[in-house]
Parts: sequence; structure tokens; C-alpha cells
Amino acid sequence: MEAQKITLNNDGSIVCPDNPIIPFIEGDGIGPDIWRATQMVIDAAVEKAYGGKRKIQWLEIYAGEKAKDKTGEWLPKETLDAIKEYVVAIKGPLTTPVGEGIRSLNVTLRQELDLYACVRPVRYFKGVPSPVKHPEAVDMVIFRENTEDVYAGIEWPQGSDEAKKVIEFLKDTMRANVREDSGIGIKPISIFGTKRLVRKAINYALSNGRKSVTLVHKGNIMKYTEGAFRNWGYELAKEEFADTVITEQDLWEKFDGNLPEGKIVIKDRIADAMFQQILLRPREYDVLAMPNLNGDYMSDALAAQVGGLGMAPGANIGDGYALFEATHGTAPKYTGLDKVNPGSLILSGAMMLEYLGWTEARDLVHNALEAAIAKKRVTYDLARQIEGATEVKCSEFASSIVESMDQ
Ligand SMILES: NC(=O)C1=CN([C@@H]2O[C@H](COP(=O)(O)OP(=O)(O)OC[C@H]3O[C@@H](n4cnc5c(N)ncnc54)[C@H](OP(=O)(O)O)[C@@H]3O)[C@@H](O)[C@H]2O)C=CC1
Ligand SMILES: O=C(O)CCC(=O)C(=O)O
Ligand SMILES: [Mg+2]
Repeated sequence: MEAQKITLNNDGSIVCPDNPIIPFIEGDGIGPDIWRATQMVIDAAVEKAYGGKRKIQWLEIYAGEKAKDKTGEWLPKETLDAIKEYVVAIKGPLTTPVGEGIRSLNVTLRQELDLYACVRPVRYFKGVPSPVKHPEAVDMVIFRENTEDVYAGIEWPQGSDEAKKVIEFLKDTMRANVREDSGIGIKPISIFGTKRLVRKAINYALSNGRKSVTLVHKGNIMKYTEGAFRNWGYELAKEEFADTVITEQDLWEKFDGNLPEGKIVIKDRIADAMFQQILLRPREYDVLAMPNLNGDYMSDALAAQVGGLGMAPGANIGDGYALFEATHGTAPKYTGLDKVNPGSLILSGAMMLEYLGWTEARDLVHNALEAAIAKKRVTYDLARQIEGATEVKCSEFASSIVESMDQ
């Protein structure tokens, strides 16, 4: 069967052939190890679910260190073009230097492709060790705005002409005093960016039988960015989902705390308090929508509750285009050791299978991952927390997942 491209309908839904061509970026650091493991597990699940009728044809594209070595560029235009051409892609993590050097390639990919929602489902898999008493109570899906906020890349180093000019402008024109030896960063949050993100989160909640969407913001301090995010989120819910969305106040005043069938609650929480809520009252939260930085922090914190960054999948989704990737980074100290947990990228691959509509293969991955963990032969991150577990390599864990598909 000849491999074909995935195509997009006008409404942003995809048309997926049985033999789609899917580009992948291997990634830096632990990327090659976890990508190898992921490819093996996803291919095995597809083969097992569809008996050869469906198969992914993988197409390697380059970004990060491998791209720099091969082409002299960190993010070649061909890579962006390929993701647009093939609609769906998957990537390993890419390194970003701290405090200097190139801008994040991960953030650049999201912005250039307008993948405005970073979707990170956080759920518990049986047998995974956790620092909390009831990790099974965690079942949340983060919708993190992916293109704005302090990630917009509008910043100038301390002492630069640009920083000096902005400081002067603030002082002379806006009567706002900023210390002269400051670096400057700008935090834009727009009505457009907020509303399309919240719209996606509410639509997801409605089509997946979720009960609430919580807007997470620091609007008491950053009134016109984070506070506005909250206000525009409520506004959007009222404008576009008046028949289905109720407020928390409605829930108590009109419905005595009992959510009517088919409705969802929209509520909001201030971000610092929300970090406590996810630990102490996880059952009260479902879909979470938030600006970029809050989403970045909350993703790793929530991941910790269900087994850590080795078990944290994600996707960057726009209007049709999607780029799947783990929540974690390149974990540089483990580069080339075949040691880390490939679970996050494997689960990101399972999200991709769902996006293709291949839910039988997705279920196989989820069940086999749980079955492999039950055997207590797991990578270091889980082994160090499970009594009586044997530590296995990244590749061995992937093989164990594949073997578990047959059992
Ligand atoms: N989307 C992306 O591509 C992302 C890229 N990055 C980039 O990655 C680089 C490193 O960032 P860093 O802050 O160290 O964050 P990382 O997420 O790479 O790693 C932090 C720690 O998390 C644990 N961890 C991460 N991945 C796994 C895994 N697969 N299995 C088990 N444990 C895991 C390890 O903990 P322990 O030490 O306890 O073993 C690791 O030391 C930076 O350049 C950063 O910019 C960061 C996040 C996302
Ligand atoms: O781009 C990076 O280096 C970090 C990104 C990140 O932490 C994230 O997307 O969660
Ligand atoms: Mg992060």
C-alpha cells in the first residue's frame, strides 16, 4: 500500500489514510533513546490493532543539534514546511540554553505553526508510584496557551540599547519607574489568543464528558493580562456556550451543587492557590485552561502526582495541525545511557493515535503500558519508588510494553 499524506478539511478536522506519512523529530539529549522506544511501541500497537491494514510511514525531519550538524541551522525551513505538509508530527525534546543563546526551538515551533493549545492530559496509570495518597483522583487535562505571555520572546538584556530605550520611555512617557540596571521582558495576552484557547478547552470538555473548565490565572496581581485572561474566558463561555456552560455561582444558587446532565461548570482559581488545590482536592478539577507560564509550571507539578515527568504526555494543537511531544525536556545527564522512562513520549504517541482516530491502537498502548508496569520491571524513575522492582533500560521497558500487548 502506498503511503499518503494526512489532509485537512475546511473545519480543521483531519482525513487520515490507512498508511499516513508522519514526520518525526528525534530530539536532543535523551531524545534518540525515547524516540526509538516510542516508534517500536507505536508500530507494534498499530500492527496488532489492525493486522497490517494500517501502518505509519515515518519520515525523519530535523531540528535542534542534529539539524545544526546536518544543515547548519537549528530549525530549517524544510522542517516547518514538512509539518504543514503532513499535518501531524511528533517530536522528542529539544535543548534550550539558559540566560543566553538561541531562543527555544520548542516555543518557536509552536509559534511558527500557530499550535496555540498545549494539551497535557494528566491521569494515573495503575501501579505507578506516587508521592500522594490518592493519585487515582488526578484526572485533569491542561490547556496551556502556547503562543503568548512571557514566551512571546519580546525581551532585551540588561544594558542593551533596547532595554535602555524602554526604561526611558516608561519613565518619561508612562511615569513608571523601572531600575536602570534592569533586563526587560514583555508579557502580552490578547483577547484573540485567550478566547481561541478557552474555546478549545470548552469544546474538549463538552465532547469528552468532562464536568468543568477552570481558568487558572494570577489576575489579582497582573490585572490586565492574567486578570483579563479570566474575564475574556468567562466572556467567551457566555457568548458561545450559553446553553451548556454554567458558572460556579449558578451551580450552587440554581442547582444546589448538583450539575445538570449535559452541562459543564466554568470556574476560576488564582494560580498559587491552585497549586494547593491540585494536591489537596484533585477530584474537583477536570479541564484546566491557563496562560503559558502557569501551564508550564502546572504541567510538571501535576505530572509529579502521577509518577513524574517520565509519565507525562502532551500535544501542541492548532486548527488542525498537531505536533505531539512529551512534557519533559532533554534530561541531558542521561544522554545516550538508554536509561530514562520513554513513557511520556509513548503516551504522546498514543494521543497521536487518538488524533488519527485509531483508538484501538491507543487503547493497546495504554493497557500494555499498565501491564508492563505491573511486572515491576521498570525504568529507574519508577524502580526507585516501587518496592521489589527491577530497574530495566529504556529499550527493555519498551520491549516489555510490546510483549505485554500479546498477553
Ligand atoms: N518540550 C521540550 O522539548 C522541553 C525542553 N526542555 C529543555 O530540556 C533541557 C533540560 O531541562 P531540565 O530542566 O533539566 O528538565 P527535564 O525535563 O529535561 O529533566 C528534569 C528531570 O526530570 C526527570 N525526567 C525528565 N525526563 C524524564 C524521563 N523521560 N524519564 C524519567 N525522568 C525524567 C529527571 O529527573 P531526575 O534527575 O530525578 O532523574 C530529569 O533530571 C533544557 O534545555 C530545557 O530547556 C525542557 C522542557 C520541555
Ligand atoms: O522550550 C523549552 O526549552 C522548555 C519548554 C517547556 O518547558 C515546556 O514546553 O514545558
Ligand atoms: Mg515545561
